[in-house]
Amino acid sequence: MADSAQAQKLVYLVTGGCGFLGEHVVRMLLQREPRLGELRVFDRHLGPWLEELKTGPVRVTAIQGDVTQAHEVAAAVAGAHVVIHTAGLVDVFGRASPETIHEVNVQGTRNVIEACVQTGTRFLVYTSSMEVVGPNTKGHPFYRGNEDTPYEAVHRHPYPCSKALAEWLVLEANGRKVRGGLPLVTCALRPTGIYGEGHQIMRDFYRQGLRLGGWLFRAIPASVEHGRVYVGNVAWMHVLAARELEQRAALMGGQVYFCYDGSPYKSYEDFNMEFLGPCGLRLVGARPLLPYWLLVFLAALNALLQWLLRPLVLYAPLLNPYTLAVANTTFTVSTDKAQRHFGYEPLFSWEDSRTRTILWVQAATGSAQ
Ligand SMILES: NC(=O)c1ccc[n+]([C@@H]2O[C@H](COP(=O)([O-])OP(=O)(O)OC[C@H]3O[C@@H](n4cnc5c(N)ncnc54)[C@H](O)[C@@H]3O)[C@@H](O)[C@H]2O)c1
Ligand SMILES: CC(C)CCC[C@@H](C)[C@H]1CC[C@H]2[C@@H]3[C@H](O)C=C4C[C@@H](O)CC[C@]4(C)[C@H]3CC[C@]12C
Repeated sequence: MADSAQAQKLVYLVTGGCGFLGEHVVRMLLQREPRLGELRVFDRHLGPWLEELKTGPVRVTAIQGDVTQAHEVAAAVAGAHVVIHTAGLVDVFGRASPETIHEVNVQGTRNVIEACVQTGTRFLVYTSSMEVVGPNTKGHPFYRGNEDTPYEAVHRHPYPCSKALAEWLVLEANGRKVRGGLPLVTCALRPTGIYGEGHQIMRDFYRQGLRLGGWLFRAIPASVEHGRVYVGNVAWMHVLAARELEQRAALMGGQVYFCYDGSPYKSYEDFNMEFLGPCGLRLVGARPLLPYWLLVFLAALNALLQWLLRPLVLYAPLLNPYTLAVANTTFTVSTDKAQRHFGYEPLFSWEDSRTRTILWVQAATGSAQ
């Protein structure tokens, strides 16, 4: 990747490449990374859409594997120049056990780092999360903060705990000597709530609204800002960060970057209505229809039911004490660190992001009705 070898073709590996974000990263690399020679897509569940990519000019290698299996990860990483590690178990609903979340998110990340060190891969971009910072369990607002804004990060839920630990492992590994003696260069990207084509929770809200005759009922005050970022821009930020890591190793190595774009600051529900409104849904109430104490009670009841029913059936509703706290605590970012460090500018405007997402909701739900 030195100047003299500008034309060198590179091997990229994307873990979790068949997930919501991973698919966008894979497609973005194919569209926007001119030095891409081979693209390895590693995931526990491979998507059928990968087949169509195999007919293009870049070699696309689909690898079914599990990040918790060190030997599978090492085999996939061997010979790769760059790893984008986006695989993770995203679970804030209590579907998976805390042990499984830790195993995938923390041990899986450890396996990726060790594979880079052992096989000589030098560049690693990790998909972290805003939840590494917050919202914290005390409900402190993080209002349009940046990477240096002081905030009391307190993690109790297994998912943010696992993301925080994994991010720390990645940053700490920056500078470790990889096979061949050169230093590993790492950075972590922290998306806020990602939306866009493929966002399952958005689709779930749409279906729920349809079941309720086209109405959704406000639960969270409109004044609570929740950070959101378009999936295409998150993918683009990954591609740029991976591309620039070598040339800007001293600046970017060991750094964290929030993922941001021009998406407006709104509450979680008002933001969703930007897409669900044009699809025919209406959000009822200028204020929450239920008092907050009742939501807290219902969330606690859901948690209790989940615990009681666990031996019999998996009960994992959207509302639980943790999701209520996240939705009900202002957490938004305002930063230009990625722009200053590696020239990131959003590829998609807010209007584009909105239109693409609306079209996806319409198409995805149209076929599912
Ligand atoms: N969705 C969001 O709003 C959001 C926000 C911030 C950060 N993130 C992070 O972005 C990453 C991708 O999230 P997503 O929303 O696309 O989730 P996703 O569930 O759609 O994608 C995760 C992918 O990882 C794969 N995977 C899970 N366990 C694996 C294992 N053991 N081995 C190999 N592959 C495995 C899954 O099969 C899936 O394809 C995650 O690391 C997540 O923590 C997501
Ligand atoms: C209280 C109810 C009415 C609404 C419940 C909404 C709830 C399911 C939503 C609200 C906020 C969402 C999280 C947020 O966008 C950011 C992330 C970070 C990411 O790393 C994983 C996904 C997650 C936790 C979103 C999950 C769904 C949440 C909690």
